[in-house]
Amino acid sequence: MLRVAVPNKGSLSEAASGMLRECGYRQRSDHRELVLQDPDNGTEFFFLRPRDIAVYVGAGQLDVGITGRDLLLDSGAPAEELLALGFGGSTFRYAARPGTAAQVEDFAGRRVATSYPGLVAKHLADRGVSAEVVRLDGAVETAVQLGVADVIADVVSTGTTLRQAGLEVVGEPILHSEAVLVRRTGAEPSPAVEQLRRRLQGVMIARQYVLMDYDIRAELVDQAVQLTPGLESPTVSPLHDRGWVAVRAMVPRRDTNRVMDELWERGARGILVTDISACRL
Ligand SMILES: Nc1ncnc2c1ncn2[C@@H]1O[C@H](COP(=O)(O)OP(=O)(O)OP(=O)(O)O)[C@@H](O)[C@H]1O
Ligand SMILES: O=P(O)(O)OC[C@H]1O[C@H](OP(=O)(O)OP(=O)(O)O)[C@H](O)[C@@H]1O
Ligand SMILES: [Mg+2]
Repeated sequence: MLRVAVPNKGSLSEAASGMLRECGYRQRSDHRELVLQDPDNGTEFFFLRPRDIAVYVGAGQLDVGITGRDLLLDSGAPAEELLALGFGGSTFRYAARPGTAAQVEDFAGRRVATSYPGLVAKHLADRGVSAEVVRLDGAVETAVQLGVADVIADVVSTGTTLRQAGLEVVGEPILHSEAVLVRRTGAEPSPAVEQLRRRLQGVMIARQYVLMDYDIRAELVDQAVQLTPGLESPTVSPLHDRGWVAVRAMVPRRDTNRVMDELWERGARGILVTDISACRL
């Protein structure tokens, strides 16, 4: 039985369960359920705090889990990224009152509040900056106003929380984070884990790409397929009308309308776009 950890609440929870559902797994309907069997897929799901997931996986109690890259690194657990999942994106950054610090080196001798002490202590140590790390559970933006810290290090998504607290970012992001599938460092690859990884990758590709079909005069096809090279090579099929061919290729979803406009200008007609609901490549 494959044992998988899934965030039980917080920013990553719904998107993680939604993605697993798209992969054909059972997911809970009641938020209080903490363990769920999916016998059809030989899988058992454990709904845990996202911060704890790398710890369970690193200790070998669970085979894989979904958590944030920032939480994985902060945990210091012997777990590693198997696949980035394309949701739950954020940056992790330092912030301070305007004019009080311009770069990380300015934090020397100051207090840095964070709920990611492992990540921050390592980042400061790697740069040879000696600062005091103050561990808080959340809402760290308020720590400067209340005099508990001079600087904070936290997840920044829209930046609204920072602005409202009168803080501004300092230096480059410490980290770009997103949801990731993790396993114990160096764990032997197993067929069950590989199958889950392939399913997740299939859903990601199905989300990122559309299928584009169009007809074009045979002598123009070489130019047209430069716009739609597909992942490997587009399918080109003859049409009954011998002067024309039909082309089918995967196109990045965000490029859909630009590619359609450019294809039209190069003489393509009958351009159709279809969602991909699942794939294995
Ligand atoms: N806007 C956001 N706010 C907070 N976390 C976010 C955001 N966007 C993505 N994330 C990611 O979600 C994860 C944090 O999850 P979560 O919010 O559940 O943790 P938490 O703040 O410790 O828990 P909670 O706020 O529920 O007590 C991190 O990997 C973080 O990068
Ligand atoms: O840049 P923004 O879009 O404003 O988002 C970032 C904020 O969201 C998170 O807080 P959360 O709501 O999870 O509360 P917490 O601090 O108690 O974890 C994070 O810790 C920041 O405070
Ligand atoms: Mg939070």
